[in-house]
Amino acid sequence: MLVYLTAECCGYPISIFFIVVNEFCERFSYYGMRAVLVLYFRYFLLWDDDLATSIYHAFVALCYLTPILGAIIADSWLGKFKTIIYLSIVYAIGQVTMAISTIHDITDANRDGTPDNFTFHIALSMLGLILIALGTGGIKPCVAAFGGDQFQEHQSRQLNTFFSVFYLCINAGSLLSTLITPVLRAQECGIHTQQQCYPLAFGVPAVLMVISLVVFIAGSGMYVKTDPEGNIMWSVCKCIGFAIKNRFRHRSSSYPKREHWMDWANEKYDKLLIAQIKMVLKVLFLYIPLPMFWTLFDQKVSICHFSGLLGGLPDQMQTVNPILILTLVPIMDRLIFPLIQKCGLNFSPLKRMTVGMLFAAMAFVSAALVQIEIDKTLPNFPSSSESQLKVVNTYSTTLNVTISPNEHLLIESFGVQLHTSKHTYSTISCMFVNGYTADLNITNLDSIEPSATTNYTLVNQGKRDFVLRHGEQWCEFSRKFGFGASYTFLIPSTVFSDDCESITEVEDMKPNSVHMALQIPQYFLITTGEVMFSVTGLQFSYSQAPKNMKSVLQAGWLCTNAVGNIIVLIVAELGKLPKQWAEYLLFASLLVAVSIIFSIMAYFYTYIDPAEIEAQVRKEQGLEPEEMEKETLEMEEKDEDQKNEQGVKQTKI
Ligand SMILES: C[C@H](N)C(=O)N1CCC[C@H]1C(=O)O
Repeated sequence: MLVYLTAECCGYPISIFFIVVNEFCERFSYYGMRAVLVLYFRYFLLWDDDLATSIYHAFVALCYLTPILGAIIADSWLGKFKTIIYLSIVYAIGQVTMAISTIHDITDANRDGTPDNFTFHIALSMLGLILIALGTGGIKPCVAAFGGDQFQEHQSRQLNTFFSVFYLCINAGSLLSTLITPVLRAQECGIHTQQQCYPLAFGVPAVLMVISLVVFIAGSGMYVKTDPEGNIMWSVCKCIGFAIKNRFRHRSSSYPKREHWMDWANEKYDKLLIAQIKMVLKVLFLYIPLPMFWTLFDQKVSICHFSGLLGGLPDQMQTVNPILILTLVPIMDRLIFPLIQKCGLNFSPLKRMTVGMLFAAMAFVSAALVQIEIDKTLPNFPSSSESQLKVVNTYSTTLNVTISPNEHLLIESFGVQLHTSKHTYSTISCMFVNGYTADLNITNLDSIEPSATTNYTLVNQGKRDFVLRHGEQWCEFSRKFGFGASYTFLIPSTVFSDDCESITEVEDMKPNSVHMALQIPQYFLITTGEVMFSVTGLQFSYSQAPKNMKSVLQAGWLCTNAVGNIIVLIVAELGKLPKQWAEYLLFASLLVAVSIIFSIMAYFYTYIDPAEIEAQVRKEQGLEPEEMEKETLEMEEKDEDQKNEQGVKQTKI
């Protein structure tokens, strides 16, 4: 048996330091890139909102599916250490490819500031994203499990703390990168023309990934490295296949029943392997309902209301979640959980996860209540059988307009009338209406011809100044904008003679009067849910996995996240309910239903100590650990030989 003597600091193996720093840099790289990804799709590749969001979610789903591949490579072939190194290299190459794909000058032959060959940029960025997904997903189950492997048996308390610290590092990386990369993107850079600096916003995460790799390699001498025990995943598949086949062959009631269907592999496979497969399958079965949590988590409740109210860059709004994680993880670990324990309550991991799901459901109920309040402040939008018509009178006196046989609108000079009708009219909407007799230039807008209108232009909340120009003439005016409001400005022909005084402001949509504080509970609830669910899930997946399948079970845990993202994609395709609050309530109800199912499954789950079970099986077989490993390999070889000699083998009971 191998005994490692590891250097310790305050009861923790020193090697852990390299692993958590590596995780911090890797998550900085991943979340930093993700923070600007949709913006890159929308404003660089000029994709529409639907396509950009779909590709984004597909990418996230892929990032959480590839852990299966990483886990198989690690547990069956290379071991965790080498897998992390090789896949980190793939990851770094992906980040660099992605950064290169955002350099507009590469294909901007006519130097107009926009790329001329979009196919090139799309192909390169997709290649980059696939490599990133392969890298980030591939190393993720290995890094967490490799971290856990550094602890000795007597360090079980430290092991639990490690997973919390690991989660803190994930979120510290996420927080910093989501603050920094949007600022980098907002800079201007370029060789021929100055554009939004996507190469910097994607380049810095690429550098962080290289640093992450260097830090990991730097700790090389201190790690506990366990080599894979042969091709374990292949053995697992063969063992499961044999158990199913054997059960089917002996389906007659004359054969005695066995305790577990995997026991039908007893004739041919090692008892230890069967025991290990049982442990893994039991946990994977428990994970079936869990994707629903991630479906809600990834919907990011009412992020848009928040972004406007806080006045930050929209892509920086993703920082609210990691900030709360950094606050809540220590509070939960040091205060809430010990307090619950002191009260004599058994708040076991699976109970925590169930409560975590209920918190997420409450977040959505809270979002629904806020949405109902917001809806009260919104104008009545036309239903599917209605349309809205806006008529602007730029004539000097009141006008009487007849729209359909019997409907009349009276519109004052320079007034606007919004009219909802049961018939189909085209909607006319505008931000500025030019009633001046010649072209006008308005700050940040293209020039408007006489009697023409601009499209609605997004402006930041607060006081904004506008300058109107025509040749040598100009005047200035300012207005205060409330979040969520929309306005139309009517510019009369006298605009320059009265120094912009006569510009009329029409409020098409009232500013959002729902107080920002109402949005806080939903963020708080969903993040509390995440701490109980996700941090516990990470620890649980490690503690319940047999020694040789730690990465596999981590990958199974991460897959719940992938499936959650796939459900988000499907829901987006299926369409939305007419009322946003109803959709939030539907999701909340689904999660409550799922948590009830999960709590029933959890009730029947018995917590195990894999090391103890493994030792017990070995004892039953009267084998020392090394002999055991030798026997497993011998059985593998025997199995292969038999297959070659006989083809199908007849089993005896
Ligand atoms: C940023 C999140 N708070 C978070 O830490 N995660 C979301 C998915 C799992 C986890 C991560 O590993 O990134």
